[in-house]
Amino acid sequence: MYRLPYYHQLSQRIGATTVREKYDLDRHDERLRSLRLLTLLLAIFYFSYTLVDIYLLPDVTVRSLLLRGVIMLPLTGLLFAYYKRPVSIRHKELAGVTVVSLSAVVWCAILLGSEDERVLSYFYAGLVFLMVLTIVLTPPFEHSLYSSLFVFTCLYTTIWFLHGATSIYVINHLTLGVPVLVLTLIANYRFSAESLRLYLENVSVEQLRVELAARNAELEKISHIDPLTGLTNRRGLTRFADDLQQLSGAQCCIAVIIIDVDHFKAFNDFYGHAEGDNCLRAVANAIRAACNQEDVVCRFGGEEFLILRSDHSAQAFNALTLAEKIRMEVVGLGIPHQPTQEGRVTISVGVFTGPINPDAELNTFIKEADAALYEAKREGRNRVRFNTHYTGYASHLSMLCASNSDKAL
Ligand SMILES: Nc1nc2c(ncn2[C@@H]2O[C@H](COP(=O)(O)OP(=O)(O)OP(=O)(O)O)[C@@H](O)[C@H]2O)c(=O)[nH]1
Repeated sequence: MYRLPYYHQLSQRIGATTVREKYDLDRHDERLRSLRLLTLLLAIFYFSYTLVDIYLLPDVTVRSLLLRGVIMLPLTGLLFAYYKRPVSIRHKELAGVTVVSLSAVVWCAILLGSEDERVLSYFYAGLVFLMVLTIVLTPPFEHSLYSSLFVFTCLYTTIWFLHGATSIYVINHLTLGVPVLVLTLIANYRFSAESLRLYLENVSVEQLRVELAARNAELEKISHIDPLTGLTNRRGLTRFADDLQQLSGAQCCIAVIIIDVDHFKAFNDFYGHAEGDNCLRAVANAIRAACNQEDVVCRFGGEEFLILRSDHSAQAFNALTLAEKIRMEVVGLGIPHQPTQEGRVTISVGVFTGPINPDAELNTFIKEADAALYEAKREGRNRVRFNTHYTGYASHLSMLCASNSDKAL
């Protein structure tokens, strides 16, 4: 069966709901606002036309006052009350067109009571009801169609009973009435279809925007993650570097721990690149497992990892304990490394701790940790070396490092 494009679109689905339901729901408030305003305006017009009735057709004064006052006034009050109910906007619009249609019936009943010859020219005003039901209230097309056909029938039934009406008068009236009916219905259809088209365009733009935002977030996440180990990459680390200054004051100190796999070139040469990748993954997992949730664990370079701590647990002693724990865990992995004296994979670790101040710069801290790492390598690898701005700790920490590296294997 052929369906007008407007209805075809309305019956399509967006997710779990039809376009019609979503359209009614999303545009409820906006449509209700204009419906209320227009109803108020139309009520003012309708009731002030009592004066026109009295002026043009004095013989219907009582009838007009009675019918408008007793029937239409309470109906209008009820209509405004209905607008407040939690029902679909489509029902409220239907209530609106129903009351307007009834007001047309009441108007016809008033004019039927007149024997004044001016009633014939006044009856042309009945076409205003058709305009209201189509292009003024602009309800959904189906409401507009049925209500204006009803009012049209009502007008042209009444017309035969008007005082002094002839067939020529009726034909004259129709020459205006029919085009008004057809053209205003066309205008209503175009308006309804265009409003729906604009709405659907907005919905798809909004959907695209949400999709794009999700993809951007995904890309942003991916661009900060090292694909081999799943750790934060160097780019991700810069984000934390940017936040570092904001931490000054709130958090007392920072620890930077740099970890480097010993003789990794030899490992690669001996076992192959794929085994080298597996080794890096295993070391990365051991590092991540030893750290807190709050620690930033980053793959800093090829076989280099970096841990950033920026809270109370970043104090020198804690940082050094963590570094030592990681070194032991990696040794404990027991990954064979034949070309080396130790026969298994080991790491060297450089630790730096210092206070965070407003001029803090991550690169400076990294350089300090790197210097400690260089010391660890120089002194024979598989050990932890530290660098701190807390001079009071220095001797105690030196002893700790020294004793731990003795227990290395
Ligand atoms: N398998 C694998 N190897 C990598 C990756 N990234 C870097 N490498 C290798 O890591 C090795 C690093 O070698 P070097 O910088 O000479 O360091 P090293 O051999 O560990 O020596 P020391 O650090 O002095 O103990 C190079 O052979 C790189 O090719 C990677 O993603 N996978």
